[in-house]
Amino acid sequence: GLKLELMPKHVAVIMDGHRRWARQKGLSVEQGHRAGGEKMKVLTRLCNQWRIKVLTLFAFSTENWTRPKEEVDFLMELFLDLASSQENLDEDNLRFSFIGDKSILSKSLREALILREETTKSNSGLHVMVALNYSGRQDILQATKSIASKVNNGHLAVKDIDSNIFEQELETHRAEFPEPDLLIRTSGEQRISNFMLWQLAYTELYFAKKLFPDMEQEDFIDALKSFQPRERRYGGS
Ligand SMILES: CC(C)CCOP(=O)(O)OP(=O)(O)O
Ligand SMILES: [Mg+2]
Repeated sequence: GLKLELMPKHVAVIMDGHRRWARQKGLSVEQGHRAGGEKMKVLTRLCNQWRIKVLTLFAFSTENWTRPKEEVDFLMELFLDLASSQENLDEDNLRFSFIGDKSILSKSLREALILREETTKSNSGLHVMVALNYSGRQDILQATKSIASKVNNGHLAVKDIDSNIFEQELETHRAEFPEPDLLIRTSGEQRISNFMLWQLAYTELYFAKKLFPDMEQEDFIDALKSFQPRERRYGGS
């Protein structure tokens, strides 16, 4: 069984396979994404119960904008519903953060995300970081620009730039454990897809064949059972 002392501190999930799931069931793409959203709540509750500290969910990447307009509009509506719903928030004492470029999102969605961050920032339960319009490369680039401007205006000396300084500039810096211990990707795809590139340097990878909307508690337990016995060598011995 699972050992509580071997639980990962930070789990990241690439929730993939919503359209294939819908197609297999003869449902609309929108119903596939809605099913994904419901499964996201199940996963969040499980991680909270397992005392996992941070759960980062890849909900929308910068590359997803190339999808049909009606699908993107639907996803944005879905995110707005999820970010503004009062459903079972307090009992789980969840904290929410949103990483990614909010500037091109609608005003109403951007405000809902900021409000949800503000109203939950002191919650001590699971910290759910939702990656929305996120790009691992953009994250590294914006951190680089921020550091360069600090050097430019004399607030930082080049010789003092180290991993710690750099990590403080990444969008994940607010998380108590910014580096994922375990990354789960569903639907059988085995790629990172421009997710958190700096942060995933030593993350254990787990690929599940099931489509995200089909993932059940035992499938997440399988991922944790695969993770727990692994030796984390961090390139060392
Ligand atoms: C927006 C994204 C997280 C949804 C993931 O599922 P998907 O739309 O990529 O579905 P498919 O991989 O089945 O095409
Ligand atoms: Mg996909």
